[in-house]
Amino acid sequence: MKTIDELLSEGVAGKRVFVRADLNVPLDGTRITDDGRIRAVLPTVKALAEAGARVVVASHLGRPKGAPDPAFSLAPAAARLGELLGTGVAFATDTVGESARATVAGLADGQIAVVENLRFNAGETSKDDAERGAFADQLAALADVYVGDGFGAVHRKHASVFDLPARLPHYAGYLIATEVGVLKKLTEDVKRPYAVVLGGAKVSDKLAVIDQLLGKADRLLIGGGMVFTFLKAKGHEIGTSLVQEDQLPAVREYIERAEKNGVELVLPVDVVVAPEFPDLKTKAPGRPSTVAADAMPSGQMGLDIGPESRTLYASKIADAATVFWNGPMGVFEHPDFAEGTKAVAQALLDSKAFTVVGGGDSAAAVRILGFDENAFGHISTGGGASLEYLEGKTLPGLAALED
Ligand SMILES: Nc1ncnc2c1ncn2[C@@H]1O[C@H](COP(=O)(O)OP(=O)(O)O)[C@@H](O)[C@H]1O
Ligand SMILES: O=C(OP(=O)(O)O)[C@H](O)COP(=O)(O)O
Repeated sequence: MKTIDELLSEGVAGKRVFVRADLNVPLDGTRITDDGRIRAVLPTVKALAEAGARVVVASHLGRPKGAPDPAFSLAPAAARLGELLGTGVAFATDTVGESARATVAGLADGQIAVVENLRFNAGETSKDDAERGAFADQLAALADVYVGDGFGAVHRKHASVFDLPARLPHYAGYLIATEVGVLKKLTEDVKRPYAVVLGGAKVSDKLAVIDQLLGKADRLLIGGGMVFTFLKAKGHEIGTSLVQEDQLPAVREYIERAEKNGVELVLPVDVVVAPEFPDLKTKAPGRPSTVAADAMPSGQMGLDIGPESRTLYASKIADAATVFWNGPMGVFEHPDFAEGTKAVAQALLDSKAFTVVGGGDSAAAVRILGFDENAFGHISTGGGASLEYLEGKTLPGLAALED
């Protein structure tokens, strides 16, 4: 894999460099609640601009449905990038259309533009190679060189991640190089006991990862929205909680295999429930109550792990030598459901383990809840990406950067 340093030594002055970043930041309306992913790409963008490149930054944000949707505009992220760089950043109101072409054509050496959300175009995420390829051709027309630095999206076989680098000379940016460096060590020489803590809301993606983790981790602690598919698989009531019905048979098999392989599969013993999903905007009282995990009332939704579970999880983290954590333990954005996530973050800090926290929301949670991000071993910008890397999978966005 060629790195950006090689590109810089070859010279980039006057070249249009396409930087595929992951600026998928959490938003409250148009307010960015955590800008960690924007800060993470600054070294790459700065180095290119200082070397005289005409920098075109592109990213997805959220999961719009292949067409423009103002709620998912990258404009706030572009503005924040400009603030952090202390320079003007141009913004194109489309991704490959007239606005993008004119904005890129207007760049002088050393200037930076951000184009609108890649996922406003159906070709970006299409499963059809030709459709993705056609969109990649349009992206390629905007640039001379490709720099991959959106680590959080390297597990996606998307046009800007996988197809575009095949069309341009390609290099890995500083963020990808750093992320891969740390995670590689975890796959090659992991100190045991190795505990993996899994939570969050992208349940279908993450349940699939457990298949491989059962052969790698010594302990698997389950929290967040994942919990309820496990509880249901064990025959318990889960009320209106998140559930992945189609994966119930797979989860039953995981439970059996964990026992057979001697992997400790830790599930909550109590959960915090509420009548409905909380209002994250007003933060109106969430009406939480704590119930035993095997006695959830039918009309209620599970939104956090309970106090006994927090103590249990902390004890399983305390004597681990390596801990990888992806996915908040509950709906941490609301104070009534943040305690489980806080407890796990604190347990990581209290343990002597090498700790890696991965994922846009997990990293944001750590910072928003007031923890010192430098106190963790590594904070990865990618959740699904780091999990799939640790699984040993070939990630499309990394494979595409190979020579
Ligand atoms: N029990 C739950 N029910 C619904 N959503 C949940 C639950 N627990 C956590 N979440 C949500 O999961 C989201 C983060 O999930 P995810 O995107 O998978 O994490 P990451 O970005 O760290 O990989 C948060 O917005 C949080 O509110
Ligand atoms: O937020 C992301 O992943 P993560 O939640 O696994 O950290 C990335 O930006 C990828 O987004 P996606 O899961 O919508 O493809």
